[in-house]
Amino acid sequence: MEYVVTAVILLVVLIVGAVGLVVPKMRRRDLPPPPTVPTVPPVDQEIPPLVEKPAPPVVVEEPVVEAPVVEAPVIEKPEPSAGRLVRLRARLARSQTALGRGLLSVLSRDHLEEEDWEEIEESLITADVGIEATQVIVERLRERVRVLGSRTVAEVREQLVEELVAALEPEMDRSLKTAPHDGRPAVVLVVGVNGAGKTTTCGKIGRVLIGDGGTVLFGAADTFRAAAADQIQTWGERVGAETVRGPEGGDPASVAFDAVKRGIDSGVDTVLIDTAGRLQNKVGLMDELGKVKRVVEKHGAVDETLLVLDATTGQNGLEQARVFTEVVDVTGVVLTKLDGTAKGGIVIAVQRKLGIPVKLVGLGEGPDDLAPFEPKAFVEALIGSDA
Ligand SMILES: Nc1nc2c(ncn2[C@@H]2O[C@H](COP(=O)(O)OP(=O)(O)OP(=O)(O)O)[C@@H](O)[C@H]2O)c(=O)[nH]1
Repeated sequence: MEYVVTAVILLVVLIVGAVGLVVPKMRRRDLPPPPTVPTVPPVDQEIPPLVEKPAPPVVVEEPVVEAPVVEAPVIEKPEPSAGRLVRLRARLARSQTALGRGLLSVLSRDHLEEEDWEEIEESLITADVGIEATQVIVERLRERVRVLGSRTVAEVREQLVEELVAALEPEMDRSLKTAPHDGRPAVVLVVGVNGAGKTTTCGKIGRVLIGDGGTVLFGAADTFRAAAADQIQTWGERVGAETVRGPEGGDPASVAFDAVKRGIDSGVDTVLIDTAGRLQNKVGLMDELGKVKRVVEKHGAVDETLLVLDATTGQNGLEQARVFTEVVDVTGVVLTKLDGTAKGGIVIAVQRKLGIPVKLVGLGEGPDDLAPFEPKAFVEALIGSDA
């Protein structure tokens, strides 16, 4: 029995000892953190490479210097000039209100008394028709009204139109001599006081000629105003026409000569020469324009000399214009800025006083606001149809 008890005790001691040895070991094994389970990156996340690649060398990109885009200039093709006056008739609205409507309302009265005729005269004079022309027009109207007796508005309108057209001398030759001849271009001199719209008109005439199928070269002989040469050159570039210019303050006659020479060599139809009007006195004007003309005529006669007149300057402008007609042989008048005045009657006065036909009229600042002058269409626009 004793042996059994001893054996049991021994067994218990052995078991306790074994447990004592095993448990601490297990505890020690628990201490290190549990091995981490590698997390699977989400599908769209880039898996980092196992072996780190060396960073790619930094490439310094040279700035790309783009070659300048040279755009071909857009060459405009202006509309032909036929019918322009009719298309631009609304521009005469100021004159129409002052002259056309005023006259029609008086003329439509049942019995025209002396003061009515005076009123008619006054309207015409206010519209710059000029005293002489006014007297003729009123006289003729009085006679017709007396003979006709009772009148309708339509009849009166018709008579008024006829008298104004007659005062504009419709038989005058208003064609522009711009066609080439004898193997050389036609030469057109554009003259007038500064500010009248000379350079602008020169550019517009070029467009009219190109619109009608011709070719043009500009001569920038207004060397007094540097901007004038730039201005005319810009007009030329828009329609693909060449401009011959000289140094600022240079000799206008020499520029004009070179322009005609270049025009002959390049075979254009018309050479348009813009001149300067900045001349204090008649002697200076005579010297300069006379020289330009003489020098140009070494190539052949000048075909057309156009005098540019500002319609808004009225009767005063007419006096200045007369000086030009004494200096050069003016063949036609271009009356500008008719859109800005109620004095459209100046056309009649200009022709009467200068004895030179109005060939073109300026009706705005737009490039194609220049129309060949047609007396009937002009008067129709001036009188209007809704009075
Ligand atoms: N409303 C209107 N303005 C016009 C017309 N014609 C020209 N002009 C304007 O008149 C101004 C003077 O025109 P320019 O052509 O520079 O005058 P210029 O006679 O050449 O003047 P200089 O070169 O100084 O001798 C400009 O602002 C034009 O746009 C027209 O028919 N109607």
